[in-house]
Amino acid sequence: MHVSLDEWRATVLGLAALAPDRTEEAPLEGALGRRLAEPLTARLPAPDFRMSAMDGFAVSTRELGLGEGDSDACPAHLEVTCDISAGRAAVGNRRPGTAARIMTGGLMSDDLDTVIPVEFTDADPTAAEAPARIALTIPEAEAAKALTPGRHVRKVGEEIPAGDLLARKGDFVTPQIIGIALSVGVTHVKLTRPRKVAIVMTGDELVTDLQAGAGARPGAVLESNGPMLQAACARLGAEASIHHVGDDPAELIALARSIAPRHDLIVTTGGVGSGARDVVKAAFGEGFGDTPGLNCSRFEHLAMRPGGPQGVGRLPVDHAEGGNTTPMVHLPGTPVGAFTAFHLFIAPLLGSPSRPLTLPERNVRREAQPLKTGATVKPAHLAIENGSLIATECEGARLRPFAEANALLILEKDRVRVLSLAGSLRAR
Ligand SMILES: Nc1nc2c(c(=O)[nH]1)N[C@H]1C(S)=C(S)[C@@H](COP(=O)(O)OP(=O)(O)OC[C@H]3O[C@@H](n4cnc5c(N)ncnc54)[C@H](O)[C@@H]3O)O[C@H]1N2
Ligand code: MOO
Repeated sequence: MHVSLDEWRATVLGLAALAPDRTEEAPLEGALGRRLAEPLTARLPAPDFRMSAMDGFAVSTRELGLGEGDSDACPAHLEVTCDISAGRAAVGNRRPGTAARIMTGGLMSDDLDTVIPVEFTDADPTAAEAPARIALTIPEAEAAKALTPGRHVRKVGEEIPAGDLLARKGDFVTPQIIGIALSVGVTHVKLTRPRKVAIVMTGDELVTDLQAGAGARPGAVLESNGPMLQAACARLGAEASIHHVGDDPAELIALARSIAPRHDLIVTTGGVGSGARDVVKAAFGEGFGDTPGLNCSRFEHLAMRPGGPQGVGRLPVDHAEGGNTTPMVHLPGTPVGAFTAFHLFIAPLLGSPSRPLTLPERNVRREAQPLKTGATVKPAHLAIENGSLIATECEGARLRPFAEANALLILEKDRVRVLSLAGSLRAR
């Protein structure tokens, strides 16, 4: 019986669990794409003083003798005795019963409670000096609201109260989190140190040099998994190094042992099939022929296509910071198998917020069929169409259709799920 995709996901999360995160305090600027090691809360309220939400004229409804909804008592003219700009000291001492010209973002002193937008007056909005007197031209429809206390005034903390939870532990820092946090006085945050991933490509046939690949050696294949998976790691805030070995198990074991102490996770690609030269299986499984393997990884053929052959284990090694094993995940060598398996099994280890979400069949456009017992995984494009989230399978063979994909479709007999590649589709 082949192992199911979900069983394998749980197995990898358990067996290849990473060492606890290490953290560091760092400035928010430059933290884009990194993960928060603790919840982010507002240090200051936003706004942190009462301010005008409009360019216009601030008044005290109490001084004008206006009660709630008292539009009939609204004066036709107002004297202007003060001028307030954002971030500057007020010019002039406002006399009771008169207005202050005020700009959006200008500080409202305690005596002022309402702002009349400049459009509702005869004042020239761009005049350098405040006018001495204005006529009110409040439209009928606005009359009841225009002079009620609090109109067009932003209260302290109305956007964000002090102490408000802005982002959770484990969230990725986004451009908007940077903006929100800086606006409430948070300049430094606790971040998890980027995970260090080693990507080891196996195979004598692989070449990184275009000249060598273009027929210089029979059967040479251009290497693409390394930089592809390195980029996928970077999307999740992890730093990946790339390594190559040929089809010699002893060489692979030596390489893995030498890099393991410096890495949180080793990912291998290739060498997990059923053939005579499957170097990863030979090195970390039970060995091959007379060559004993380390027997530290488990290999299965999943009930899934592509990406059927998979492995996971822990390499015995002494770490400088403690711990005596390094987790390893073994992906198939085919670029499409490696890519899909990375998103299904390794992204959750690295803290990806994406989860496979069930989609109603009517929201899915597809040609592909599920395996009789197991999952078919296909590239798909997720988009909102007529107000619904629709997943459309991308057409083409192997890795090609992934060029326009932003999601994976997981097709099974009785359900269809979708996993966002952008890393942000979460169930609510
Ligand atoms: N008799 C069977 N044969 C195969 C089975 C099976 O069940 N029985 N499964 C097939 C499936 S499915 C897959 S997937 C592959 C798994 O093979 P490996 O993981 O051992 O991968 P390789 O043989 O090393 O490579 C496969 C293919 O991909 C190319 N490749 C490998 N690494 C890279 C790289 N870094 N960049 C670009 N391309 C790469 C490699 O040259 C091969 O063409 O086994 C099937 N066979
Ligand atoms: O499992 Mo493989 O070729 O279908 O990636």
